[in-house]
Amino acid sequence: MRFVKGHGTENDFVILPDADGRLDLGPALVTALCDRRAGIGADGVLRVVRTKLCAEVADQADEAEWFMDYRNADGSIAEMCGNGVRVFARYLVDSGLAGAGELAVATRGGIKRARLGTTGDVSVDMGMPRVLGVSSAKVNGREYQGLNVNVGNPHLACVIDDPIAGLDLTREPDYDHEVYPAGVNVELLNHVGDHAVSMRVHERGSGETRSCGTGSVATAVAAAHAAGETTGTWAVRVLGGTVTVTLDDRTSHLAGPAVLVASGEFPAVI
Ligand SMILES: N[C@@H](CCC[C@H](N)C(=O)O)C(=O)O
Repeated sequence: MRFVKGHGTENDFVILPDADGRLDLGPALVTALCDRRAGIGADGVLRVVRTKLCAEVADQADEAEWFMDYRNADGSIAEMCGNGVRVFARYLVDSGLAGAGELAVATRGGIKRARLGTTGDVSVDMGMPRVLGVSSAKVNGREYQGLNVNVGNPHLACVIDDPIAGLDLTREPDYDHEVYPAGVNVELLNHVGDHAVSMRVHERGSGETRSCGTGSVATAVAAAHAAGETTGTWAVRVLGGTVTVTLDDRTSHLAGPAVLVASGEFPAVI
């Protein structure tokens, strides 16, 4: 099985080219690929398949030739992955499956439009994040309040005073299962400057990761809310670098580096 490895601010992915939809991508294969000792190692898998071959997104086929079939490292399926879309777009262009300029990607969270910049950055229109209320999570015995933000997938973004550098995110935060019956991605953020925040994230299905694109959008929404703003541009510093999130009245944009670092063959049978 051919694979390509890529990352967006160190949120890393195994990319599986599967144009004709022949691959049986079950949880066992995903966890084997993402295993950092016995496999390739990644936070998730991006299967690259023709949209028209996938019933769940076939209605997007007229606008987007390629479907980003995203899986978390534990094999679970998620609706959206912001860094994943950016790396997916980089792969489509670099492999000749799409031309430069704006390109549409089908996702379970609807069509996302990405654009490659001239400096290696990829920016994606993430749609309008939805603020659904407030909730809380317990991390290291401390309860943190945050905003319940849906960016296609569920987030709890908490602006906190405790320094995020001191948090232990090796365990999943305790969260309200009634608010988040399908699980949640939890972001913890500190203000570090004017329209600049630092963020750490515990991702549903992947554990702590070094960046999260949808989580960065939720983070910007929470930072804006705390400042009494609804629009503007935020620098979101994550463990793997910095991404930029712009919020306007209609939508949100996520921009940052997206790179391919390796390719090879993985044994087909697990
Ligand atoms: N890292 C991704 C989000 C991946 C999905 C998430 N773990 C979930 O289950 O919702 C991103 O960059 O957005």
